[in-house]
Amino acid sequence: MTNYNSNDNRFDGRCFLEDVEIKLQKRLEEIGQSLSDGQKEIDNMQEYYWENYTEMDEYGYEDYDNQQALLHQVNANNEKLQLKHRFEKMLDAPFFGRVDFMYDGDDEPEPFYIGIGNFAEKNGMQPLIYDWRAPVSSLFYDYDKGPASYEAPAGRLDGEILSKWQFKIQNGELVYAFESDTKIDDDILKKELGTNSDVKLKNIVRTIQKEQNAIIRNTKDRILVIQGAAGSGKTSIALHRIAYLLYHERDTLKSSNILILSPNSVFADYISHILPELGEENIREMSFDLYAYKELRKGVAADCEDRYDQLERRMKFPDESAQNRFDWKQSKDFIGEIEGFLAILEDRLMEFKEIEFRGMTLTEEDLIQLFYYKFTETPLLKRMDAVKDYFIDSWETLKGRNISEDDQEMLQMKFDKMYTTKDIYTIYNWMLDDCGCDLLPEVPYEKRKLPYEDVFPMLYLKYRLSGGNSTHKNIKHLVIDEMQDYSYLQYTILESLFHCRMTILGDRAQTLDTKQQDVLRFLPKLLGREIRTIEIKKSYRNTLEIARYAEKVSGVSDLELLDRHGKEVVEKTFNTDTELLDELVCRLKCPGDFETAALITTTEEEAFDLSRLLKLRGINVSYVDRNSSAFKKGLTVTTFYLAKGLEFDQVFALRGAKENPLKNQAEYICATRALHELYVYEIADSLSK
Ligand SMILES: Nc1ncnc2c1ncn2[C@@H]1O[C@H](COP(=O)(O)OP(=O)(O)OP(=O)(O)O)[C@@H](O)[C@H]1O
Repeated sequence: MTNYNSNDNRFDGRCFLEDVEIKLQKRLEEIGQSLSDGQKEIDNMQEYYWENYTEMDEYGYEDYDNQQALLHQVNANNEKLQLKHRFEKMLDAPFFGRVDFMYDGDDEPEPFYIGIGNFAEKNGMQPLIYDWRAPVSSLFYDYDKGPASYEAPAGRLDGEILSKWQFKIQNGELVYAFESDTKIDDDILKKELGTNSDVKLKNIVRTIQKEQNAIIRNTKDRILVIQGAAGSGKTSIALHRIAYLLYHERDTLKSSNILILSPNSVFADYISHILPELGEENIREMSFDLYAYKELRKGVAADCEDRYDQLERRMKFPDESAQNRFDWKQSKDFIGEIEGFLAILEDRLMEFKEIEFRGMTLTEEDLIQLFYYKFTETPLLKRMDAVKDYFIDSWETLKGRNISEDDQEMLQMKFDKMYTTKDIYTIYNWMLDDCGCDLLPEVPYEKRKLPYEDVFPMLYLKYRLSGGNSTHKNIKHLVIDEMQDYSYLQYTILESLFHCRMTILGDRAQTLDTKQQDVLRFLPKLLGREIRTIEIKKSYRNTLEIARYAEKVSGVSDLELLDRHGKEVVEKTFNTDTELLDELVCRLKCPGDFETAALITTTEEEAFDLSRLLKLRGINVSYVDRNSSAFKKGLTVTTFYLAKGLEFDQVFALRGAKENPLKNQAEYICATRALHELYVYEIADSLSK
């Protein structure tokens, strides 16, 4: 290991830093000037337009040309603005690594400095700093000193790494520099992980590990599934992978082509700044539950039970038969039931009646012929529309005139009447009846509230009867986080909605289900052969003491843990709520150097009660529930299912009731949220009782 020493003349990082900062400043000034020139140009164009638009040619050519020129100038300015933001960020820390690489056949090594973005003195000149996503930068992540190679656009380039440096630069000042080998990578990694957590997930470009890098840079596999223990960096990797793909496929992939399915708004906010920090635009995020509720609100049911209500009910009133019914309704077997039902539905649903309209007739036989043979590919509830359109087309062609709007409406009604019902809710009830299940209440749309167990089966039925939603056609990459929390049925629906590349990640031990479902078993069959599964066993977040404790709770024991030490985990049982509060208040009044702490409970009621009681004792608390959209520094009080994916410096976990079927998962999730300190508390007489 070589530390930075200003007398060491082999090291020129500091001179290079000074030089780069001057050049960055200069480019920023140039960009600033060009931005203001561009803005003047935009203002002039707009002024010209407003002064002259009444005199522009009647066909709109001049108007069109003007709009195009304006759009072009606005886009150019946006690009410059993005560049400006990147260079401003780089001014703070222009680079974090350097590789001295000697190409085979050369006798001088070439130094490559690596940072969060490319930087050259002028456009088109050789970069002084390479983007961490550039091909040559893979040398930094994948190799130590010795023979190495990288894939350049023109093919593989071989050579030897003579030295590799890692830097920490803050506010433009060099904090440290190491000439590194693998061991030092570990030291720097531990240093990074030893720092306090933030309310936002950090970018890890300085310390991406080799196995993580292989996933980030994987462009071969259409569907990549990552199973990894808590804290193994899955979410970080997925987001860095998106940044990598946006950089490498910038001609064909835009941020608007990417969608993240995330569990809730707090998590969405937590991950929201990584991409902007890496110089990319933020990407869209959506909760699959909210999406389903929205889809069903279009004509099926006015309201749906929230997933978290179902979860809370399951924890408070464990009921095995209700759980088995829930599991069955989300399973492959239930899809089989729906398909079986659909196969014979037509006879029950349709009552064909002859149509006669101003000299043209469609007999029952004609209708049957069209319905069963001509439009067989059209979904059942849309098929009569296809027959109606066909009839109208034929009539208009024959008569040489159009059918009036009133007549079209009347015809629509006649064709619709051939369905016994078009109400998907009613049809779903027929199916429940056939399966011997309890029926949903027969009430009008406004009064319908779907139990959570029926939300996705109903959505499946809706799509099978009326066709899927095609608004996601522009999505070219789907990221699914917390993959273990999606059922077979949900994946089936996702597969029908998205025909794109996917990055799917999760941890089977963190399931919100009573049984661990191994999605890895059915995903390859469901999503096709172009799927690659990678398991990561190294965990980064927790100290060794916390990680060992979590291993004990989950029964997962084959993890590779980082040798970062901290305080032993404290386990304590209290006789009363008051004793617990006394202890919490005492600890929270001297929080140490930590930035974030969390009191994590099993149920919403416990979280709510404790946050209220702590507030009464003068503790500053932010209570996070399902409607929250972010968490703040300081103490957060929340449930384990909302804390999923997040991390805190210090965690106080409140063990749930013994009879809670999700007790173990809850404890594992709570424990693995803690970076530095973990306290596991239990009350003999639980608050929620
Ligand atoms: N290579 C790395 N360098 C520095 N920090 C890392 C690295 N990999 C992971 N981390 C850190 O480890 C922590 C866990 O990462 P992340 O949240 O991405 O893991 P995860 O597998 O999604 O966790 P969970 O399943 O528990 O939500 C974060 O603080 C992240 O910054």
